[in-house]
Amino acid sequence: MTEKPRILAIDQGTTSSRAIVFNADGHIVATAQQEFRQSFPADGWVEHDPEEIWQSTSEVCREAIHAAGDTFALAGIGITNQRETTVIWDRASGEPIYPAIVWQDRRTSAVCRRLRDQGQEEMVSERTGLLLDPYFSATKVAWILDHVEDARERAERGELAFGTIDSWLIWKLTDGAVHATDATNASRTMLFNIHEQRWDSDLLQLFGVPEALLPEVKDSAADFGTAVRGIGGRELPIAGVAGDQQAALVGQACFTPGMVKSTYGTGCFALMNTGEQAVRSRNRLLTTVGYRINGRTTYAVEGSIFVAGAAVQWLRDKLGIVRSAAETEGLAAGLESNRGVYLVPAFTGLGAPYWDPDARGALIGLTRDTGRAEIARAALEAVCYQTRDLFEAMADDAGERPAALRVDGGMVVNGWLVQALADIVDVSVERPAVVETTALGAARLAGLQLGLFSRLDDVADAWRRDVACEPAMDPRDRERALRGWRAAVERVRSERGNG
Ligand SMILES: Nc1ncnc2c1ncn2[C@@H]1O[C@H](COP(=O)(O)OP(=O)(O)O)[C@@H](O)[C@H]1O
Ligand SMILES: O=P(O)(O)OC[C@H](O)CO
Repeated sequence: MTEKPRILAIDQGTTSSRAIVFNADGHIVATAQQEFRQSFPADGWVEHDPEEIWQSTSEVCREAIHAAGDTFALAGIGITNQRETTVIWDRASGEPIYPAIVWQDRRTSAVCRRLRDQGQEEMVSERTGLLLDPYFSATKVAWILDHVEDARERAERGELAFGTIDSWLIWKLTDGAVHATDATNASRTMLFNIHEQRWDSDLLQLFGVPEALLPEVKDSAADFGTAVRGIGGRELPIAGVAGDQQAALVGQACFTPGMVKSTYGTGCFALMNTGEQAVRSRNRLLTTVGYRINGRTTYAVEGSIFVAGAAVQWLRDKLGIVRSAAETEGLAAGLESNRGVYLVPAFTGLGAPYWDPDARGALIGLTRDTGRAEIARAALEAVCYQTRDLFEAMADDAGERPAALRVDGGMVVNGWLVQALADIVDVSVERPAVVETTALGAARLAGLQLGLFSRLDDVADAWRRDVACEPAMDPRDRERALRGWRAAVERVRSERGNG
């Protein structure tokens, strides 16, 4: 019997590059991962070396293909990536003119503040669904053009190319033949009009970005050219591309308006499908492209929590109160309540719905009895309270409470956390059998383009649940806990918080 075709999914993340070979049923056949260097050249700056991103990506691709045992059954490639991170390269030599400026980088804060003060945020938000924040690519692109000698002139002459990491990888894989991105990645640049699905000339002018730099914007399931380099001498079509959080929405099969997925890694990103309507959030959530297939755009609202698993890393690496992240589970489960202890992990400010860059973290409610168990539990509970904040914001924007929350990411191996999410958010929480939903989403998009699936419904039918948790907390206890959380958040907020 000939094997059904497989897909190679590339998941190029903030801290590591991964490649996963999936079979047509969405099961993992082989996987490879490599971390790469993070540079922090100045306060608030975060950079990556684009060549290292490419090298690590091509190495994990070759490793995963090798580990899968054969290459003949591979039908194509899906790419998913850390979003917003900005690369500019020379079209002739293929060499980056500056390191990649990472989404976390805050160097353009002052530019954003100035544009906000000039009253530009309403126009930018209305067209892009985003907020005037250094998080997004536009001001990073302008920064590179203004700080690298001759860059602006070369960009205007069409000698340079800009791309988010998907575009950079497509360019490298196709050996410079294709300069393209997909609509989900474009929607994170702050240069893309999400309603008209095109680069917006007013935004290009506002941010000082020449049009000649920009990639072609395609559907998320489309022909992105043929990979001819970096995958061990074979040629494969690149057929699916999406930003990592949108890819997770697809991998979690959240195809109906009101369906929500939440990914718990270093940070947490929750997206709710809003269908063909670009819903403008009343709660300072972002409006973004969920996916674009056959020219039809499905939108989503998105909320981000900057610190989720990172708080657990902090317990381990800075406080030293756990030896491993997994230890938090037993510690939290060993207590009958949080004993009034709250951690607000605003280490880098608070994200949605507060958007308070100057808030800082706090541990509140300590007594002589407080020990490492209370602190570990508070770190896990903080993830739940923040998810509840996002969920309520989404429910308000949608006009009704979503029926369930589909979760994934490195933290959800923690069974206590998954039940606590159900208890505190007060909703059914579902964990899928394949928790690598980001890579799976990229594989599904490629599978659609290559005819492994004919419709999204087929992808939805293939989604399998592993664990479902129902809320089991006494509503009075929940209310008490939420009151404690809100009081703790109030104590850390700065005057500049605008949420
Ligand atoms: N059992 C666990 N309980 C709580 N947190 C965990 C557990 N296992 C891993 N984590 C956290 O999950 C995060 C890793 O998840 P992952 O999805 O790999 O992150 P990313 O893709 O952002 O690098 C880490 O921050 C780690 O602290
Ligand atoms: O690389 P991750 O998984 O931390 O995701 C980063 C996001 O895409 C940033 O918007």
